[in-house]
Amino acid sequence: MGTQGIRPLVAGNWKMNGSRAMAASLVAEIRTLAAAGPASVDLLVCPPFPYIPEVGGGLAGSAIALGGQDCHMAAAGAHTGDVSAAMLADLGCSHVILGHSERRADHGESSLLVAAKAKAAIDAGLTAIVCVGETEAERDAGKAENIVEKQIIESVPAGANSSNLVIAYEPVWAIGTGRTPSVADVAAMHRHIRSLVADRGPVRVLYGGSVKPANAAELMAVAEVNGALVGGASLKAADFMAIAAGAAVSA
Ligand SMILES: O=C[C@H](O)COP(=O)(O)O
Repeated sequence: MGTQGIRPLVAGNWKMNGSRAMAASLVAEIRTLAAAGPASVDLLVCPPFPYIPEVGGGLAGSAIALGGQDCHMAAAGAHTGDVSAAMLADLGCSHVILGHSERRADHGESSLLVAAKAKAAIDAGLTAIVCVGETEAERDAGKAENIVEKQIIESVPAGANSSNLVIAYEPVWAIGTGRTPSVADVAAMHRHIRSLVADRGPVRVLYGGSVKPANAAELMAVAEVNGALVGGASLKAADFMAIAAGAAVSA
């Protein structure tokens, strides 16, 4: 069973996908399905920056939360192309994904930068979803827990706690590949992460990496898994809500 007392969160990371029209129809569909969906699971959608207002409008009056996929560490200033945490909050976002492995790889983001971004997010009133996870080579070398431990220690800022922090464990080799770790490996890593953030209160620890309707119930039932960060499957409303239903089973 999932961790007692922690309400699951199922978050959709749309990454750099879609169009304005697609975002509008996807959010409308999610909203319709969510009305008949599980009440025991919190839902979050994280569209690309330009579509946040469109999606926010579509979510108005619903319990589904809105989030960004990144923010800058500074509150404002001369940072061409960047977006501040306060701007996300201004658009109605409550969450922001930080330190996703695609940003760590594509933009060379270090854990120390992620911590600075997380601090900025928390200062702006957002919940920071800090992503961690090992590469395949690191797992094969038996270093997965050490790598994730270092990422957590360096990426989680002082002042973060269960009211403003979510951890997402996403093995890099499981993202978009259709491969997932064994249930035993997910359980071991989540137990380790839980021990690392124990002094921050009952922090949600999500699993991400090829979560689909077919494997959601099994993954969400693992001890210490408090929901999912979903990429590809979050672009189909029916799949996203089927994953939420899987998380509800273990809630
Ligand atoms: O943020 C989401 C993850 O990167 C997982 O992506 P995926 O579900 O497409 O494997």
